[in-house]
Amino acid sequence: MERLEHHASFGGWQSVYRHHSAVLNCAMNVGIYLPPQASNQRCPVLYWLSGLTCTEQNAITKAGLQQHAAKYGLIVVAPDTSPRGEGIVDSEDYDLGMGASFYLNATQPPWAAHYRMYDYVVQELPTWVENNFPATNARSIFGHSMGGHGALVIALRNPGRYRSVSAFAPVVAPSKVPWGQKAFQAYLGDDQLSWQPWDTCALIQSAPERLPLLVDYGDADQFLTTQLRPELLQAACEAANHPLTLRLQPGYDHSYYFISSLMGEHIDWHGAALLD
Ligand SMILES: N[C@@H](CCC(=O)N[C@@H](CS)C(=O)NCC(=O)O)C(=O)O
Repeated sequence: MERLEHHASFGGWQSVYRHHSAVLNCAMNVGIYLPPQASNQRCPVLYWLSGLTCTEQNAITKAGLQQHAAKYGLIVVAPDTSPRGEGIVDSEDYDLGMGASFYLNATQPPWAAHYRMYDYVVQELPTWVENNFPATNARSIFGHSMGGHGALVIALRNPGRYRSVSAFAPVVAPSKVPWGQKAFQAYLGDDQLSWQPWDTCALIQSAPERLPLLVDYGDADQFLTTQLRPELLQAACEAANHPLTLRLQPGYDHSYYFISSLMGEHIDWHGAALLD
């Protein structure tokens, strides 16, 4: 592995590493925030998943997460959002291919060879983090938009693996909205039954663990009614009696201004679970 960046931040260190991913069959950039506490003890790990068009840079430069992670002594891991680089298939569209992995394991050509972000985030990345940094095996996960979808799906599919989960403006019913339908058709094929294990609202119905969800949306989010559909999450959670804190935050749009404004509250949520 190679360290590409290293910056002092709130008493700790914000770095970017590049390592080889065997699962994705390419090099991956990963943002790693080590809080001040990591200089003399092992710390729990909070995984962040960004949205469409993002790399590891968006969260580490714009989410304002470091000050809050430093307060609780949390390592924050922010990987790139898809396989990337020469030899990786892409599309000309911003919502398919690089920067648009949807955090699933693709089954369809030409995507299946590299687009396996689910296995990368759930298995390979934590193993790499826990072997190379002063991390405990206490983990939580959160994300934004496509990354909020990734965080919710990953937590729901892996009972016991995450202490807490939260999301900013997540896509919660990808099978029913244009971003998700386009990506799932390409990555998973036409059979919509194969989409269900990647759809938060579908997973909620039979979740083996009722891990509480914290979910924020801005009421001025330009994607709210077309792509995000929070009312579908609310209905799915009500039907399954799944614990949900769903908030519509007045004035906020879909941007990192929204994320950074609520970041402290989300890290309070994860800090409480991880330091329990
Ligand atoms: N480019 C797309 C939207 C892409 C977008 O809003 N991406 C969000 C995540 S879904 C993001 O975080 N963009 C990067 C940023 O704001 O730093 C469009 O204009 O329709």
